[in-house]
Amino acid sequence: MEVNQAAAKLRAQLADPDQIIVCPGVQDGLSARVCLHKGFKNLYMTGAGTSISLLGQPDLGLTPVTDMIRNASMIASLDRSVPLIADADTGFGGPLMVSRTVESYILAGVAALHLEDQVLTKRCGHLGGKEIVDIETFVSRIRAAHEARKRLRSEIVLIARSDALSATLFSSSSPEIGTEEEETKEEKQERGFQEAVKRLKSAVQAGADVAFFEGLQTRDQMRRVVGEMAPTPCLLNMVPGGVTPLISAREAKEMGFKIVIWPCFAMTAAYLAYQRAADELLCTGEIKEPEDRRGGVKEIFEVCGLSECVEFDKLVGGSAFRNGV
Ligand SMILES: C[C@](O)(C(=O)O)[C@H](CC(=O)O)C(=O)O
Repeated sequence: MEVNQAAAKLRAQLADPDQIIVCPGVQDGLSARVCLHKGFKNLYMTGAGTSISLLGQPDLGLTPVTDMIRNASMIASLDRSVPLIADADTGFGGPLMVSRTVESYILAGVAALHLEDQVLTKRCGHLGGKEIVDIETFVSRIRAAHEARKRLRSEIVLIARSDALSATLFSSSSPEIGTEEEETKEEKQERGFQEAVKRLKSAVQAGADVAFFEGLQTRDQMRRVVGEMAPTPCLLNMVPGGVTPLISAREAKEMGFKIVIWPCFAMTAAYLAYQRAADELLCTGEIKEPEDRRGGVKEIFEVCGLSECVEFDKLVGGSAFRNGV
């Protein structure tokens, strides 16, 4: 498959009324390889996981755009027939920078990316105290992305994300402070919900294909956002320990979502496995081979393409592996 056909494939998946696109979050080569090996039909490159695995830092907007591009490019290259949806945070700057970011993601073979309305010093959507840019700035990010896509004649899917609901909940005041009575929590929720929907609708008018309402807090809000945004397809973000109730892909599909991402899927699995293995080595001074002998180095290399590498070398007349591996 050619580098840029993954976007067309994702568009066909989006157009299929029977399908919900389920994306495990991956942050590095191994997590992507395992998911590909298991047969997932789509992958999601998590910005949080990229920050954690490349920098050892939390999701606070610390990853330089070049690291994000390099990671997305590597993951997209592992199997070009599996469309990759990638986190592009805020786009990493003003409209010119957003356009360069989008061009780079396109050239990397990414099938879809999401751009959000947080300020540049962004943070994980499920942390408190977020701040957002004004709606004009957000829409100009989306417009810049759309222009970049047109310029490269690319079909890359643009996903607009709004963090307005939780940003509103954490903001200290209503816009009419002094003139109105203190808002109740429910009124704030409703104002934040409406603001996010307004932003997502404006983003769709500016060229976005999919709506990503970040930080949904109830099942009722989930259903509402799908209804409000129709016919624009909606993405659901499932973050264990976050603010959104966790539901299955089947329930998400019944609610009308078209994409569901599990960004922390690989990062949590890796974290817990590292913890267990670290405890074992620290406490006993050794790592016992499991009885079924799974997880050996050759098995891991195999999942990461060992045989394909050997075959390729042979096919083109190389001799590096003439004595086997
Ligand atoms: C989707 C997300 O942007 C990501 O980086 O994967 C994060 C997930 C997370 O930090 O747990 C987000 O929801 O902001």
